[in-house]
Amino acid sequence: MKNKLKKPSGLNASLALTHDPEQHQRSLLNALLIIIFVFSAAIGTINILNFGAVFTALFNYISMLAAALIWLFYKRTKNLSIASWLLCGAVLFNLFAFMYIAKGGAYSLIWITVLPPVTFFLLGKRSGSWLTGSVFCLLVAVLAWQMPNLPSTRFSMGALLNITEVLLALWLVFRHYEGSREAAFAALERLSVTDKLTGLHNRAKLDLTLEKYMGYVERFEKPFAVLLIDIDHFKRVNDKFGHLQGDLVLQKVAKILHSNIRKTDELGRWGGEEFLLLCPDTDLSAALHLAQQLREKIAKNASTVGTQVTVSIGVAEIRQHMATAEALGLADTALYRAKENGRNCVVHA
Ligand SMILES: Nc1nc2c(ncn2[C@@H]2O[C@H](COP(=O)(O)OP(=O)(O)OP(=O)(O)O)[C@@H](O)[C@H]2O)c(=O)[nH]1
Repeated sequence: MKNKLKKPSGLNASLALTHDPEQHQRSLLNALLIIIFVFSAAIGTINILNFGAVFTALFNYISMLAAALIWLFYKRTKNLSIASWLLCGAVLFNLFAFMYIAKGGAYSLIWITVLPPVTFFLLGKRSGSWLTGSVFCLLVAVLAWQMPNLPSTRFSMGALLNITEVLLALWLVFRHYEGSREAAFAALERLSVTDKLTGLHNRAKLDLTLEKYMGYVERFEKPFAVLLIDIDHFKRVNDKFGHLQGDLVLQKVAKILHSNIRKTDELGRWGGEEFLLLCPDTDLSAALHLAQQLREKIAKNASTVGTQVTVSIGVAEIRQHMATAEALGLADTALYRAKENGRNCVVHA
C-alpha cells in the first residue's frame, strides 16, 4: 500500500488506449495516392481537351494507373515501406516524363517542387534528403548542359495551369500533412498522460492536476477532497491466480471507479494497486459518502476470479495553506489506518 510505482503491463484493456505509430505515414500514403489519382485524371483530360496533347495525357493516365496499382499492392501486402518507395518512383517518373515532353517550356520545371514534401514525408529525413538532393543535382546538371537549347519561357495558358496545379498539389499535401501531424501529436500527448493497463490517467497527470486543484483551494477557498484507494491483499490475487488475472482485477476496479464518479473528478492510477481520486468542490462529508459508495460497489462487483475483491480508502479534505505533500500524506495516513482497521473500509484524516 505504500507508493509502489510499477510499469504497467502490456495487456490490452477495454479501457486502454492503443496507439499505432505507423498511422501517420499510412494516412499520408493514402492521401497522396488519392491526390495523384485525381490530379492525373484531371490534368490528362485538360491536356487532351485544351491542348490536344494526347501523348502528354497518356503519361498522366499511366500515373493514374500507377497510383491505383500501388494502392492495390498496399491493400494486399500492407508493406508501407515498399509502397512508399513505389509511390516516390511513380512521382519521379511522372515529373521527368512531363518535363521532358514539355522540353522545359510553360514553366513545367516548377513541378519539381512537389518532390521534397512527397519524399520527405514518405521516406523520412534521411532517404528523402538523398533522393531529393540527387534529383536536384541531376536536374541542375541537365539544365546546365542543355542551357543553349532551352526555350525562353513565355507566360502562356499552359504556364498558368502548371503554376496553378503545382500550388494546388502543394496546398493539398501540406494541408493533409499538418492535419495528420497534429493528430499524431495529440495521440502522443494522450499516451504520455495515460496508464496503459487501465486507460486511466497516470501519475504524471495526477501530479499536475493535484497542483492545479491545490491552487484553486488557495485562491477560491473551495473545499477539495483527496481519496487514496488501495486494493486489499492484492498480492494474494497475483500469487494465487497469476499476474494476468491480477491485471484484470486492476482493470475492473478502474472501470467501476471511473463509472461512479463525476466528470469533474480526476481519477488516475497512482501506482501498483493504488488509485488516486481528486474531487474538487467536495467537502469531507460528501467525500466520505462517495468513498463508501465506491467501496461497496467494488466489493459487490469487482470479484472476477472466485476471490472477493475489496478496497480500503483513505480520505483527506484539503485546506488552504496546505502543501501538496502534506495533502497526500494525510490521505496516505488515513489509508494506512484503514488497512490497520481490517481493510474493506473508509477512514478520514
Ligand atoms: N498484476 C499486477 N500486479 C501489480 C501491478 N502493480 C503492482 N502489482 C502487485 O501488487 C501487489 C501489492 O502487494 P502489497 O504491497 O503487499 O499490498 P497488498 O497485497 O494489496 O496488501 P494490502 O495493501 O496491505 O492490503 C504486489 O504483489 C505487486 O506485484 C500490476 O500492474 N499488475
